[in-house]
Amino acid sequence: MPQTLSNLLIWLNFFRLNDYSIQLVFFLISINLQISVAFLASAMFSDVKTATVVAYIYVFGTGLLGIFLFQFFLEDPHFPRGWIIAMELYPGFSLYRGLYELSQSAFAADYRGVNGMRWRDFGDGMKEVTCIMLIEWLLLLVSAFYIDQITYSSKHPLFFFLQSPSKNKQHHYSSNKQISKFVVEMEKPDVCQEREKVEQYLLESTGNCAVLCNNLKKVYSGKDGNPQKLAVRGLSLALPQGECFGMLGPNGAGKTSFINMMTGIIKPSSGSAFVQGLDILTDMDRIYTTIGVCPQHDLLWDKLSGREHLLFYGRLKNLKGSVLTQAVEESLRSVNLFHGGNGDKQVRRYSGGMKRRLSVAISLIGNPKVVYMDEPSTGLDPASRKSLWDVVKRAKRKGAIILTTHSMEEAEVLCDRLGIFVNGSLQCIGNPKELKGRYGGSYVLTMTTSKEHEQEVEELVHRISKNAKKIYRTSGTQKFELPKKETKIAEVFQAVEKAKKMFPVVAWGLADTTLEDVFVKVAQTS
Ligand SMILES: Nc1ncnc2c1ncn2[C@@H]1O[C@H](COP(=O)(O)OP(=O)(O)OP(=O)(O)O)[C@@H](O)[C@H]1O
Repeated sequence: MPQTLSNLLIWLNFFRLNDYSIQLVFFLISINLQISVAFLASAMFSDVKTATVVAYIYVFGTGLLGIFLFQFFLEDPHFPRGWIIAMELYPGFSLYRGLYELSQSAFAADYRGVNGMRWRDFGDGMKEVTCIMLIEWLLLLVSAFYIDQITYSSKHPLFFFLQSPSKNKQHHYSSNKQISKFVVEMEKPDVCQEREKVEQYLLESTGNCAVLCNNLKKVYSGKDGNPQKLAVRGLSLALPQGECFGMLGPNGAGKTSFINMMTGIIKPSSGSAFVQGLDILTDMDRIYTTIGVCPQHDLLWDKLSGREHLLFYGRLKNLKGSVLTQAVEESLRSVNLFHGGNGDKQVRRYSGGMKRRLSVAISLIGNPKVVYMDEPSTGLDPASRKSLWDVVKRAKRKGAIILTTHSMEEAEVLCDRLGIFVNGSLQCIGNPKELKGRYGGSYVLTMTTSKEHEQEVEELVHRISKNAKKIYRTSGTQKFELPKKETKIAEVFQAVEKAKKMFPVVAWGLADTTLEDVFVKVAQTS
């Protein structure tokens, strides 16, 4: 006698005596009905834990009600048939009814030593319940699709009667003009200029921007007594094709909220945005075919290998056959996951850095026109970071990139333009050189001497530049900001040489403003 669990199940009379094809049809319809129910129910949940709890209650509750209630009604000849049919409209009870009929047949067959249910004696109860499940499966599938379209894709409730606006809407931004003539808060000239550029694109309707955001806002409603949170306060941004835009900002500035709005994960509270001329509010389905996303936290399946992930996402991007295979190989090579069989290892065996590199490769497969990368190099060692930068540089030639990062070095190496985002709004925008010129009009002189010579160093610095400002001092080490307008580098060198003759100088250095200085300044003054 076979002892494995599957064999024991197979040898159950229920499975053994009833016709296999009847069981196949019944379970196939039933499983598909349950999947349709799950699709439909998913529209009602936003939290996985709640959905899991409700699903358990549904399964166990139905089982208990089936045994202790529904079965009594089935076996009671006086119970109205109409009520039984009404109860079978509930998918849990229709499954129970089918199982009940099959088990009754198997039980009787075993008792009499004959075959169980066959197509020729497919009883009324079984016919009734199979028809109900079949019709319900199709109806629920259509309903789930409809609800998904009007809730997640924000389509009009009568979208199937209306002509699809998306075909006409490409590059016609004026149909959705929410041009902000009144900007309540005082904005910096560069941010204002960007807003005007966006408004111009919207008016002209001829914009050829990869990404265009007009006064985009996100307000999270307050929960559990917390006040509502204005995460993005009216962002206007025009990103041309082929540009890499870096979004810098302290933690909680609203960078991820912006990316989540642009990728359809959350809905904007107001404002509009277009990706390749397609509206994020109405054309997200089409936008998905042209964008790539590397989210802040890796969304990978532990059981799949890197190659399988890339094959999956490549297919979603409509790649097929040899083109797909080649794209996957190239992707694996580009992020250093090809050699040593790493591409074929399950993702659960990957290190954090390997997962990150795979997420970047996924975002770039299929040559998307716009790529969003939320802190792509987090957790990478310096060598991997450098090779990732090469990948991003190559990707820049094929499409626009929006990248958030906390690494100023990364921003400087990769980005054509940068925006510093603080407390939900853009504080400055421009290329790294411009920003350093605008916000860092000073040199930083650092000098280390013994403590008793600090005063002399200070006097020396003020002789080079009257308006020099001490920004840091600790046990002999002092840091001064010297306005560039009144500082000659040659004079600094001469002064240091003079100082060295008067007292011992342990170390000194003169540096130009770094992007980090700009970031700190903008973040502090906003
Ligand atoms: N679902 C949410 N509900 C309420 N508030 C939220 C929600 N998500 C984000 N926030 C708040 O919105 C603000 C912006 O968050 P966001 O994650 O966009 O910032 P970030 O710039 O990406 O930060 P980091 O650099 O740390 O990733 C934060 O104050 C955050 O607490």
